[in-house]
Amino acid sequence: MITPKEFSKHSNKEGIEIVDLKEQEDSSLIVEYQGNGLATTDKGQDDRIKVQLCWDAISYVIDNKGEETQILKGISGKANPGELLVLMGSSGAGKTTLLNILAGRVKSTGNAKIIGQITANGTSIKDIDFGYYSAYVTQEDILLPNLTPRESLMFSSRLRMPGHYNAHVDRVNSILQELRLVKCADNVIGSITKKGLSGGERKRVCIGMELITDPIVLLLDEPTSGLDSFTAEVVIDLLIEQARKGRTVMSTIHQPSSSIFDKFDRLILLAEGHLVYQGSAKDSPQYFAKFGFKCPRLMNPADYYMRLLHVVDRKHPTEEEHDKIEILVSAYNQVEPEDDFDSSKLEPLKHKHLIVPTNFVEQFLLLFRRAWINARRDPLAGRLLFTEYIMVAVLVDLICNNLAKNYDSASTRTQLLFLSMATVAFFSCQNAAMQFPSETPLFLKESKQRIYSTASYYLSKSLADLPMQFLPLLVYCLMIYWVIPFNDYDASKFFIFYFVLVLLQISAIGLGYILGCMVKTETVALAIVPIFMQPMMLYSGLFPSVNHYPEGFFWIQYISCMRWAVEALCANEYNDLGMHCQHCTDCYKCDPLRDLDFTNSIGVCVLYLCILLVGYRVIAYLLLWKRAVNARR
Ligand SMILES: Nc1ncnc2c1ncn2[C@@H]1O[C@H](COP(=O)(O)OP(=O)(O)OP(=O)(O)O)[C@@H](O)[C@H]1O
Repeated sequence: MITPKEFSKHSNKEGIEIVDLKEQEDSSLIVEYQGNGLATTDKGQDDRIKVQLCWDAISYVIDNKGEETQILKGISGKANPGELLVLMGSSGAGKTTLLNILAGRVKSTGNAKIIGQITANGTSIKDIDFGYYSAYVTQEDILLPNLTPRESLMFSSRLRMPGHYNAHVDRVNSILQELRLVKCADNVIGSITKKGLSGGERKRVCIGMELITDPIVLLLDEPTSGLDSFTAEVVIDLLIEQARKGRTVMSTIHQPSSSIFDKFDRLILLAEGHLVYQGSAKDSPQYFAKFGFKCPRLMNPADYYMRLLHVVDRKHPTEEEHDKIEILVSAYNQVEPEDDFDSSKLEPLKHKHLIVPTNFVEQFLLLFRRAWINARRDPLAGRLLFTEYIMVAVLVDLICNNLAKNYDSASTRTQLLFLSMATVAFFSCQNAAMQFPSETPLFLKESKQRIYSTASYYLSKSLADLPMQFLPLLVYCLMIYWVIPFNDYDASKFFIFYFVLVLLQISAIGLGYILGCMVKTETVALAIVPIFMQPMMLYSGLFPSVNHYPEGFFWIQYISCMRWAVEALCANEYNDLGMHCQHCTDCYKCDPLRDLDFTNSIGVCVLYLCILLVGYRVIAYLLLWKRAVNARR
């Protein structure tokens, strides 16, 4: 395994200046380079540092419209290096809240207050950048589903750590080996909807993503939830291995089997925000037995504690539940705090900032490659989109083909142009809106870790998503254009037709990004797309009835990419087509554009489309940036 020291060795040769990025604005997350060298974290010097994390009288109070709720009630404790400390308690006891506070993921805000002190080797974590020393593995598996474990770890390593390419390869290989992921290293990770790695393998990849930076403190929120007991035991063994390397490992665990429980070094039990036990997991049954709560001989102590500490209605506990918790809390308050760890040899932690080892261009290139691989393997962007377009094209071709070139067929022609436009707008917007919610958790997590800037992420994603969209659209256009046929088989007009639809597609993807940024789940994204698209469609210029609607809504046509696309398509179609009505074969007055009240040239419509395209993208960027800023707070 390449140790941080070796990374440091590579870097020191290059003589790199490290730039403190913490205080810089999001858009300027750039490390300055000296020569062609690499940035360094100089973490190697801390190779043998061990951290004891202590927290004293932690309370967490939420003010909900004047009603105060105390979620954590004066909790003190410590996590020692070399040990696996497990946090247990009934649902809603405050385990995740405590872990999040210790990780610095929850901060005091206007309506939430954290009281108490947290120190690492005696230094308040407020005085150091604790993220430099620690890593947090969330309960949800935050991974890109279309990447393999090797690719995920490699991108994580290259974005977060300095070093030569080969050093990253060695480090990733060593982590894959350590986490026993070699066999599945090159299989696609997958998701709930796409079969890939098993739950245990996915969780190990998540742990690997955090181990890449070689953190000294590893915090995990329910790493075994959703796993069968054997797989859960594999994950716990792995955490114990990490702890034995000198790391401080603390994890919440929901329902451990008895063989898993036997492996815990230390245990913290919470009940209704109170601390009711802290100490050796092995000694815990004897402790509770002293107060009359004896775990039956053949019962798993973890199950017994869950039942013991469970409160049915947390707002209105029964008298029995209330008394039971009170006995346990006051009993624990009498216990002398354990002092079995010699903390005198622990070095005080130095104030070090998380640094970004890549500059904007490197971030962009790495993120573009990552997004491109993810998009290329995404069934939504690939096969499904192709299938959608081909099915619509076949249907249109079957119903309408060989349209006559005369004024009487103009309304059908216009409707077909409208249908082409609406198909592209809907498919593009929907796909983009649905992609964002599944990808934003990783973006927000990495934003929190200040790995890259929002601008580099957004730019890379925007560009990587496009090529996968252009090709299905080209096939769709080719399939309908020549069969209908539009524009009297004019090839040059075909390119304008395709170009307008490409602009519409890019605009609609931007609109999809806006909607995707506003929601958290794919289902909601799917539901809100029509809410935004339908008014835009209504004001696309093809429905004269809108002239009778209240004037207050007319502005919608100016923000509707569909309106300008359809006008450009109609102008492209009817300019110079020389249509005649059946009644006046020689007259050129029958003008569908005049009937539709379309007076703008293709150029003007394209200009409007371009303005909207940029506008949508800027709004989506601002929304994403706001989310990143909030995540960092
Ligand atoms: N920001 C918040 N606003 C309101 N209530 C909150 C907030 N954060 C946590 N809570 C409440 O605090 C309680 C403890 O939440 P927490 O997630 O820490 O529980 P937990 O012990 O991890 O439960 P579980 O095992 O079910 O995940 C819950 O009732 C939760 O609803």
